[in-house]
This record gives sequence, C-alpha cells and structure tokens, in this order.
Amino acid sequence: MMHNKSKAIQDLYPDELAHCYGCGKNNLDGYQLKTYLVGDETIAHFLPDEKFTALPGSVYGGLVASLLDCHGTGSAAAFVCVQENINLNEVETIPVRCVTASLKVDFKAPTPMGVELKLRGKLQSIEGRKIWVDMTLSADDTICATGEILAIKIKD
Ligand SMILES: CCCCCCCCCC(=O)SCCNC(=O)CCNC(=O)[C@H](O)C(C)(C)COP(=O)(O)OP(=O)(O)OC[C@H]1O[C@@H](n2cnc3c(N)ncnc32)[C@H](O)[C@@H]1OP(=O)(O)O
Repeated sequence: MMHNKSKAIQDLYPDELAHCYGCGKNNLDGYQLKTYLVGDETIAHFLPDEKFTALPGSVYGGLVASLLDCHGTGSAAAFVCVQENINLNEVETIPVRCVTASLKVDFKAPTPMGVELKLRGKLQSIEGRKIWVDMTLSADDTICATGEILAIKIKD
C-alpha cells in the first residue's frame, strides 16, 4: 500500500543498520516491514502467509509481537526525527536508530489469516534517549493486539 506523506522509515536506516529480520531492507529473507509517518501517527501494513499459522485460520502471536516490535522501533525513530525537525522526504538516511528495551503486547482477539493487518503507532512520550510508543494491530475494524514499546535511541 502506498502512502505519499513520507518515505518508509526503514528505507532511511543506514545500510549497516538495515539487516533486521523484521524490518531491514537489506534482509531479503525477512519481513521488510515498512513504517510510514502519516500526520502525527505511524502506519504499517502486513499480509501474513499461512506459514505463520497458530490455530488454523489465525496468526501466530510471535509474528504479531515481532510486527509490533519493528513498527515500534520504526515509529520511535520517526518521532525522534519529527522532534529534531528532520523532514523524512528530504533525506536519504536518518541519523537515528532505535532498539527495543521493552515491549508489552496484549492479545485482544484472534488475528485472522488472509487479511492485511494494519499497525498504528502514537507517540506517548520522549525523555532523552527513551521513546515510548503506543500501538495497535488491527484486522479490518477489529483491534487484535495492542502494544507498548520503550525504544532507546542508540548512541552515535
Ligand atoms: C548497535 C547496533 C544496533 C542494531 C540495530 C538493529 C535493531 C533492530 C531492532 C530490534 O529488534 S532490537 C532487538 C531487541 N533489543 C535488543 O537486543 C536490545 C538489548 N538491550 C541493549 O542493547 C541495551 O540494554 C539498550 C541499547 C536498550 C540500552 O542500553 P544503553 O547502554 O544504550 O542505555 P542504558 O542502559 O543507560 O539505558 C538508557 C535508559 O533506558 C532505561 N532502560 C533501559 N532498558 C530498560 C528497560 N528494559 N525497561 C525500562 N527502562 C529501561 C535505562 O534505565 C536508562 O534510563 P535513564 O536514562 O533514565 O537512566
């Protein structure tokens, strides 16, 4: 799905920091999740294939958690860029990379297979190198999981 409001955050990570299985553009075997800044929130989409099955017809929770993980670190990087007045459409790379210190996931409803999942992120707060982001993962109009991440901006 295309968004015209920003480049994907993960496509702006420097090459040497872009091998993450969940979101690295340089990991051809990975999920290559793409997080976009749209207004004051972040959006990503992912369509799981059937190898990620938990019970037949539903998606494995570990995948749900890893999507929230990578959307969370990407969202954190985007919100730091906003705070630092970095326009994501005017740069080739961003000088910001965040890693997960803590991730909380609440599974609210079974995540159905065969539906494009939508992830949304909202900034909760930034305090120095610590960024908290609240997230949802939805299928159609149902919130299947919520997440809260504490991401840490890695040192220069
Ligand atoms: C450098 C290579 C980068 C590669 C990028 C690829 C990332 C791909 C995305 C991921 O999937 S990340 C994978 C899962 N995460 C990890 O493997 C991270 C493992 N943990 C660490 O490497 C370090 O603990 C971490 C970088 C997160 C923090 O270490 P630092 O030495 O940079 O910072 P520090 O320990 O001083 O913590 C900074 C602040 O965060 C707080 N903090 C850290 N971990 C916390 C935690 N778990 N819960 C609550 N607070 C936490 C800590 O108390 C402190 O607060 P204050 O500044 O107020 O004192």
